[in-house]
Amino acid sequence: MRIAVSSDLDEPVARLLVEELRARGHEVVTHGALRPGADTSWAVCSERAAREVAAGTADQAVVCCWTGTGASIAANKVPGVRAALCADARTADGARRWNDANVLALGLRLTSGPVLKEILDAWFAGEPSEDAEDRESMAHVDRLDADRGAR
Ligand SMILES: O=C(CO)[C@H](O)[C@H](O)COP(=O)(O)O
Repeated sequence: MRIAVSSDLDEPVARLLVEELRARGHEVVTHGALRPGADTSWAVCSERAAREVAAGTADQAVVCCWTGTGASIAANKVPGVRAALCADARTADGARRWNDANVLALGLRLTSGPVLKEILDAWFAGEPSEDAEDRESMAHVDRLDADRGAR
């Protein structure tokens, strides 16, 4: 997949994220502090990565900032983007399964290297659920997007 990655901070875990995505065979497009000379404001670089998903120039995005909150807020302003702030693998699995999340938001402060890998494992293994019990959750996702003209 082609993954847009943004971070306002040039932190070791953000660099590990890029390495890890490449090692998993993804094409990575960087924004913010991960791209020399780019705007490093968390609002700007997160939105730029999210816009790639909305425009279809990236399949998914991972947006990072120190807390993860600003990055997720900025990404979620983009119509068609469903960004989920995940601090653990179970949450990442649920975000894909029940929310059809297309942008993963991470807080650099609390995400260790091992936890990052667990989150990525769950995120990329997860698919929007087809289970009857989960359909209600997916219907809410459709309604959210439809209300914003994104579906
Ligand atoms: O977590 C964040 C936003 O949610 C930022 O990474 C944190 O606030 C640092 O930003 P700045 O360097 O602009 O002060």
